[in-house]
Amino acid sequence: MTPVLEMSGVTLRRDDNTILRGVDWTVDSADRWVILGPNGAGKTTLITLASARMHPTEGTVTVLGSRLGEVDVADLRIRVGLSSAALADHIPPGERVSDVVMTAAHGVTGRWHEEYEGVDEDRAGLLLEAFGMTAYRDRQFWTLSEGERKRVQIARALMADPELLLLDEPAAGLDLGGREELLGALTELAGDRRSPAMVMVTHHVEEIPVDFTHALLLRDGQVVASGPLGDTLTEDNLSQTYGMPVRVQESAGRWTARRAS
Ligand SMILES: Nc1ncnc2c1ncn2[C@@H]1O[C@H](COP(=O)(O)OP(=O)(O)OP(=O)(O)O)[C@@H](O)[C@H]1O
Repeated sequence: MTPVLEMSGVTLRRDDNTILRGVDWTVDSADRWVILGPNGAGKTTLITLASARMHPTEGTVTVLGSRLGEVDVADLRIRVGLSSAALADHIPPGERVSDVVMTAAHGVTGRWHEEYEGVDEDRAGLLLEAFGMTAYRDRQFWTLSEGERKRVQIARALMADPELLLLDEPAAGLDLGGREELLGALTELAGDRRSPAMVMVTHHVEEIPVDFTHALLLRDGQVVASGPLGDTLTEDNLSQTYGMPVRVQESAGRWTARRAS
């Protein structure tokens, strides 16, 4: 299998703060990873590095075969699909939903003077359909509910047919029905062999889609454990990650966790 992402000895510092320390991590093309860890563990920072939007202070990050610092990251960023709150903040509020998706073809977040072709319109339409958002295509992005926005953001992340798909808390803020619908769509995506490698950050093991294959647990910027999902999501590893005794259960590919009494 071909690695789409390789991190070796990655440390990231900002001012006096060491956000990531000595991270080693490899994502292969067929992998579907979940990243878990407490608030401030460094999950979003790890995703930001993986999307070529930041450079490590020490160590190497290789995205789709190109080592950061040695390549034009603008080209690389288009090949990596990213859905994150930070990116959504850059979407002009009045942007049409279909344009929110389509503009990803040029790696921009607001329609300006770029040239789009019929094939771009068609792809954006198909992606909106796949996420049940066809009826919303002409709405302004800001008028959507949180759950609707999340679906549009994932459709957007897939627009440029990425080789690596990064989803930062895609189910945050969704109600039970919205979460389950989104997980259904992500499960379908994860189970499709044509889909890109996937990495999803979440706070809750309940949000891990069926068919995800690997997990990376982060605490204070350091990897507590990483590897195949079943081997990694153990009570010992989760207890160490969250600093409290955790009871975890798996049933038919879905996970639940709570504090052990
Ligand atoms: N530019 C920065 N300068 C200084 N510290 C930063 C910077 N960006 C992030 N941090 C700090 O790095 C740590 C990790 O942040 P990050 O957003 O990666 O964590 P996270 O695991 O995604 O957290 P959460 O679950 O709360 O979203 C936090 O303590 C944060 O305050």
